[in-house]
Amino acid sequence: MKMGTALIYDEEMTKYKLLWVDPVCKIEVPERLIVSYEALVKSGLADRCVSIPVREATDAEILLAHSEEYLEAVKKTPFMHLEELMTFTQKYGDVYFHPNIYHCAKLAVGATLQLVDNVMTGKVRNGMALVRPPGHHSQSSAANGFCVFNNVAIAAQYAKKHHKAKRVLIVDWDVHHGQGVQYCFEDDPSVLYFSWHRYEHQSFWPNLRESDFDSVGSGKGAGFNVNVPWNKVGMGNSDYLAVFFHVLLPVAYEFSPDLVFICAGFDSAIGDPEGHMSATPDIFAHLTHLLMNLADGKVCAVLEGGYNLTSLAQSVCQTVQTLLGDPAPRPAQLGGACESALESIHSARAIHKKYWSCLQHAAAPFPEEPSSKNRRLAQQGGSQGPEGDAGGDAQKEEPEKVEEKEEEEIVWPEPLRRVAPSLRSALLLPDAVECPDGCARFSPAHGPGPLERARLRKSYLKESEDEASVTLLYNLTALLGQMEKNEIRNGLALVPDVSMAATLLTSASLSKRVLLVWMGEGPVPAQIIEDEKTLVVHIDSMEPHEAQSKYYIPITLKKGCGDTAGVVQAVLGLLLPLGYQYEPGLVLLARPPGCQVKGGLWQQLTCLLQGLALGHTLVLLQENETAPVGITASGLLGNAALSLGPLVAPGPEDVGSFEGLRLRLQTDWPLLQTTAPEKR
Ligand SMILES: NCCCNCCCCCS
Ligand SMILES: [Zn+2]
Repeated sequence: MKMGTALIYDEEMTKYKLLWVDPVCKIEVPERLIVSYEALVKSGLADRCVSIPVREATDAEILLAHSEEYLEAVKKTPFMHLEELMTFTQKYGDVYFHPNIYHCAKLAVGATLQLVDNVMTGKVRNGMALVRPPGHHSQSSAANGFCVFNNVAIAAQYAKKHHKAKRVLIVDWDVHHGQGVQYCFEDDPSVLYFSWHRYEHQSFWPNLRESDFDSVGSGKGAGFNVNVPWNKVGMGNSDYLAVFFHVLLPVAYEFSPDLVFICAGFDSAIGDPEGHMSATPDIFAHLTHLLMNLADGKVCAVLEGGYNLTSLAQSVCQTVQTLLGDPAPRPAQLGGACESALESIHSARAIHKKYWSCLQHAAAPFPEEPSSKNRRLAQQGGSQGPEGDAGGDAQKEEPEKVEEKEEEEIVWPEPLRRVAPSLRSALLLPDAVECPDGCARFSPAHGPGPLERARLRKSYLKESEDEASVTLLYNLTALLGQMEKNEIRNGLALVPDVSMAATLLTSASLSKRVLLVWMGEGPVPAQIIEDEKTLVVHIDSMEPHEAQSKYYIPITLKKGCGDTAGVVQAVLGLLLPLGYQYEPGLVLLARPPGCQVKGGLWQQLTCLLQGLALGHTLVLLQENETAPVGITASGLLGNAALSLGPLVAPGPEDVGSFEGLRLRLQTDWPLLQTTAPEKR
């Protein structure tokens, strides 16, 4: 499996800047690239990447997304003097030109294409292009929003044309709507464009009607454009994760791309003068992690915006460190999405329910009047929608600010260092079972003493059990101990009795919270269910034996864990939100005998769960079922799970039971929410 993360950067792209006074453009400075690259060097991350040189894009490549007349016009700018540059700039919005910007814009496109070449030919697994000028606002015949050529749009066309990419996903987490990308792929079903963006009912730049959630693409492209507008500022980590779990990821897994681009703008991070959001830099580690098992891990992150030099540099490092496979940080204490975000999530899911089977039965009916429409009508003095419109926040909103307040200093904690244990994956296997390469067979420093043996035997074994069973239990607790001391990142154990091993580990764990994911036939040992510090999520076909409680959550699938589409939607929409909110110190993934989860999905699950508990995942397999050992080890080693292929619709009755579960649980677990609480 391909490893390696490319980093593409050249300081030539810092050699242009604003040559006159323009309060809108003054934030787009060369230091954006300098501080980002320096942070990568200082943190040692740059050295761990594969350094790939930039190149200039050719005319033909630029023409993949731009008109000839536009390219010809831009070609003239290197020879212009100041007045001519200013006049030329006037033709476009919120952008500036410079004698060297055409050269840098060609390098920004070329850098992105170099990244695509290296990822698509398997020289590296993934990578990041640190470029400026950014690209996602530029259009076929127009520069806009600091952008000259649309780096990612060109690269997506290039990947289709030269690398036979069939389905390309573009995730635009920049705080502005990348309208240039939306326009480019409006009617193209082979490119799924997702963007969230500050919108404030069309009152925020670029103030476009087509940035709202009801722009879904047109013609054959209907459904392949997903907009999530932020109608308030201050969106935080919980809002971002909720959009990933309940909008982007279900659709992305159903789309099953063979290449993923991230329009990695970091003006959506705290402290940014444009975004005014509250999400902290470490959230980009989780957003990146959650995308890394799509497209067999082929992820190309391309820098877009980001104007607070501190949060920009921290966010770039968080992203690259995750691309390199380092353990994810602890997510800052998560709650549910705020009411405004829930409205946006609800609207996006509702408008897309007819295009995506994962939303077919899930998305609640459309709110009576989309709040944005009401607000627009109000602003244009049109008639109000029905009394107390769905917007909810309409009557509460303070009058539009006349101008931005003086920027007060916003501070946030520096992201914690993310230390990768020296040993990544330790396997506890019977001697007869060979250890997959890349892993280490676990053997504790010393064996159990007589007292230890007696205790283990008394607590967990019947008298008859032989010494080998005692040794195995002891080794399990030793492996757990080394994981919880962060000497080992994750592990796998083949055990004679998954229930007994899970019982031992949950009681022996020093973590304040343990997440146990039980994939298949129960019963889950009562001792575990009653254990206050363990959250059990049990996915199975059987009606649960135990009553559901806050810490025992049975998810029923009519066709059982063999139903890949059903399991994927249960994992994305229920298990992951629960896990992120619970914030466990340890994740146990139990595969009881007869588990039906198919190989590729099992690896997806093994990989996705590593976003929790600093990657401390311990997988329990049934001794006589050695088939999953290889793929489990591969996932634990950080190899991207193979793509599942396009997913069919989950069964309506399953989705019905998921929604019922969501409604019952969301008071205790608000990150499960997908709709705003009913208006009183
Ligand atoms: N404060 C509103 C003016 C926005 N000016 C353009 C911003 C372009 C961002 C590119 S990511
Ligand atoms: Zn932006």
